[in-house]
Parts: sequence; C-alpha cells; structure tokens
Amino acid sequence: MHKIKVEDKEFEIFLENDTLNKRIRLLGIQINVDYEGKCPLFIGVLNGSFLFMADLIKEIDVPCEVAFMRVASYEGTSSSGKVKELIGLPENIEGRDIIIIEDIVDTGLTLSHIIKTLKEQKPASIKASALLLKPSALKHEIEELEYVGFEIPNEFVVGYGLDYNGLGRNLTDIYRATEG
Ligand SMILES: O=P(O)(O)OC[C@H]1O[C@H](OP(=O)(O)OP(=O)(O)O)[C@H](O)[C@@H]1O
Ligand code: HPA
Repeated sequence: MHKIKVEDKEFEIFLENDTLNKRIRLLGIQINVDYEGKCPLFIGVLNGSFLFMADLIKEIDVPCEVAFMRVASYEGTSSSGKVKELIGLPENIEGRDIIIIEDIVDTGLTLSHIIKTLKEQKPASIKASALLLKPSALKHEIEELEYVGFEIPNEFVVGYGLDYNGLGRNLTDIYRATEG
C-alpha cells in the first residue's frame, strides 16, 4: 500500500487521479445534459475546490461562466458556535442558473449556509456539486446537492485540493488517514 506523510500524519492512497478524472468526466456529461440551452454560472468555494473546478470545467461544453468565493470560519458567540462569513460573493446573480462547486461536503454546514445566502439574491436555480461527500457526517440535508463524485466513509482525506493543516493540496491523488 502506497503510504505518505503530510506534516505529522500518515496517509494511504484512496482515490487515484485516473479514477477522479473518469468520474469528473461523467459529472460533466450529466451537467451538459441538464443545462442544455442555458448558461450556468459555476461558483467555486476556495481554497479546496480549485483543482476540481479546473478539471470539471474542461468537460463542460454549454456556454458558462466561472467565479470563486471564500468562506471564513471563526468561533462566534452564537448558539451554533461557529460563524461563517462569506467573502467575495458574486453579485448580480438574480435570474442566473448557479452551480456551486465544493471539494468536499462533510457536515454540510458550509454548503447549506452558502445556498441559503445565495438564494436571497433570487437566482433562477441553484444546484451544487461536490467531488466528495461523507454521508455519515452530514448534519444538514442539502437537496440542491445534485452532482456528487464519490460518497466516502467518515475519514479524514487529503490531496487534490484538500489540505491537512494547509498542506497536501498539491497531491494529484486523494489519500486517507491511516488508523491512529
Ligand atoms: O461540510 P462542512 O463540515 O462544512 O465541511 C466542508 C468544508 O470544509 C472545507 O473547507 P475548509 O474550511 O477546510 O477550507 P479550505 O477549502 O480552504 O480548505 C471544504 O472545502 C468545505 O468548504
Ligand atoms: O476530510 C477532510 N479533509 C480535508 N478537509 C476537509 N474539510 C472537511 N472535511 C475534510
């Protein structure tokens, strides 16, 4: 088994780049069919989505636009504990068909907050795509999450845009933490 170390933590190979690309090609086909005759706006959630966005957008053959935004999380005093501030939110999305691009949906808190906020601007439609989904970690059901690459167990993963303490985003494959 191919093992690597990122900072202090050991990881083993989980999803190879070839597997990722094959799945992304299929997601692209699905989106091309669903958005025929439309001009969707893809909104990537930085930082983690940058490689997934780059590979997915190359598979899209309907006219489309691309934008990025960020989510800053900090401990707040609200009952939920965490406050999420959306930065660089695209303007003028009224009447647009929006597809949000995430590398991973874990608890679903980030994506559900983004969708709720973007809906206030009255887009024509809003869907989301995540390369990875951890169904057993999900605390917020997200009906807009239509395009999922892989459903994975509730294990920490790194690579292909995903980081561990800021490191490992440059790995071309996705790795999972080994036990312990
Ligand atoms: O479903 P959730 O539990 O909310 O977790 C998912 C979020 O966590 C990661 O972002 P992170 O805050 O690590 O920022 P990054 O993209 O810059 O790595 C990921 O990119 C999602 O945005
Ligand atoms: O498993 C993960 N890895 C990296 N970043 C993440 N953000 C949420 N879950 C993860």
